[in-house]
Amino acid sequence: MVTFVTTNPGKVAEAREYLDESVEQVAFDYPEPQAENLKTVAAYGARAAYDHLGEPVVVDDSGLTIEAFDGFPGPFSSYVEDKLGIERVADLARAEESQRAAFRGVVAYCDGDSFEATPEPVDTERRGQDLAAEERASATTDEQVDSGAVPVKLFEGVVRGQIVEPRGEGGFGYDPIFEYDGATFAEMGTEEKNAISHRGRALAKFADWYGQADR
Ligand SMILES: O=P(O)(O)OP(=O)(O)OP(=O)(O)OC[C@H]1O[C@@H](n2cnc3c(O)ncnc32)[C@H](O)[C@@H]1O
Repeated sequence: MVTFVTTNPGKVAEAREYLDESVEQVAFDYPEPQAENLKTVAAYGARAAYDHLGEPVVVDDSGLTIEAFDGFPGPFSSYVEDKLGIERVADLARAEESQRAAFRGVVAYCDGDSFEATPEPVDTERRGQDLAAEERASATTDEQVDSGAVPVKLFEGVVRGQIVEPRGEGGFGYDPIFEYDGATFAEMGTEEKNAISHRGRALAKFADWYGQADR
């Protein structure tokens, strides 16, 4: 059983579809530091959730980065979705020369133990070369961050696409305005989205490690 700490039921639905294990949602709104780096936010979130619940936890911190806006809204995606709404984000992006964007997600696991560091190759899928340098800068996709006294294990996923006018009824958040290979994420089923999405990729790495770690 995996305890997924999130207020977002969309994230849980995707984790359930993906992981064989049963996934229980705990809707604890853990404090998120104001940081530009998703890994930092996820690591501190996992640590805070673990401290609060006293049991092994998984959290997911994710966001949409729009190339023409130098990666904005990124870690502020939730706030921007709330205040501006996805239609206005799409309008702003569509006024730019490039509509290239990426979803990035970090799944973080904390159970109070230390972990062996097992570096993995960078996710090599590229759908927009300009973001490649930024990705190289955060080269490892599986690492541990020392968030306070307890290390947190991190799994990262990225998917590149473009911003379009809203289409589709499925998914959540920015899904209707994020297009990958001709379809928006909101036009895909959960399984189809998981096969390519940032979260699916991060969860795949987590599931591999978690299965082997036999925790
Ligand atoms: O922090 P928790 O409680 O998990 O829930 P949250 O929805 O606030 O999650 P984040 O802080 O990670 O913010 C992520 C933002 O990015 C959006 N987002 C993340 N993954 C997405 C996905 O797969 N499809 C569409 N939007 C996504 C989501 O709607 C939020 O606006």
